[in-house]
Amino acid sequence: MATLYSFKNKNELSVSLAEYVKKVSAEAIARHGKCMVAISGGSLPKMLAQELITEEGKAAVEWSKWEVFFADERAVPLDHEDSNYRLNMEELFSKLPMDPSQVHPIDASLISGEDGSETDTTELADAYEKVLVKCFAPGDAVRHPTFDLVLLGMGPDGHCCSLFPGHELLRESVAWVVGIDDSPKPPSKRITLTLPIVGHANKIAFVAAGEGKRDMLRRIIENPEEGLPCTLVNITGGEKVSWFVDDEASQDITHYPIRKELNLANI
Ligand SMILES: O=C(O)[C@H](O)[C@@H](O)[C@H](O)[C@H](O)COP(=O)(O)O
Repeated sequence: MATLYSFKNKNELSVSLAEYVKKVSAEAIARHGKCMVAISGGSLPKMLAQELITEEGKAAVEWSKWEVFFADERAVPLDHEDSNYRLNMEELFSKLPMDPSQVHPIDASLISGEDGSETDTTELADAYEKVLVKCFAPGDAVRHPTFDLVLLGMGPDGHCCSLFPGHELLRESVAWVVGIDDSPKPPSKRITLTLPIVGHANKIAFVAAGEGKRDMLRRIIENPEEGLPCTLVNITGGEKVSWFVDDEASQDITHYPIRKELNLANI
């Protein structure tokens, strides 16, 4: 069962999220010498940056051991305003002691049309899957990449990565990365990790704050029968999943245990 942490405000949420990231990173590096991370876009990079780009945050994590991939990405040029790569670099990774080569973007040469709207998303997804194969499983030795940490936001419709409610891609069980041409949230062309790959990670963290997330968060946590994408990750990932939310977002949750403090021993 996923753990739900709710903090007084966004500031306290960010402080605990940073503690969590530090611990997960240290454990991964102790286990296999690096920390393989998948990250989304939205408000998440800023929430991470608050504590992690400080002098203390820079020193508390072995950033040189991180390899960063995108849980989802829009089919746009890397410098486009919609690019999750651009957002994450600007908000977070360019401010950390990391080499840019540690952050793995989509293959920009496959973006077609000025705004990416002519892109073949299957080709883009396949190319990104090859990047994962190369980084995770030299020689195709493993069936699934196991991310040490997947960091996700929660969309107002209950989507995560670019897995949208009711979409057929939720049933994908073979591919690691898939293309989507009809995303209800613009831009319509994207690529995304699939549900089994997200659920296979060692740790999965969701971040959601503010009143605007209140009703959807309640439905995700308390109405699993709706089968919303975030709920499916909760079910697939089970106890490996932690939710970092603020009290504004969790206010309507009455039938699920809410923890008010991060317990690092339980992670
Ligand atoms: O590319 C995307 O659309 C994002 O990766 C998406 O999955 C995001 O994480 C959620 O929509 C939450 O976004 P907010 O945190 O901004 O609400």
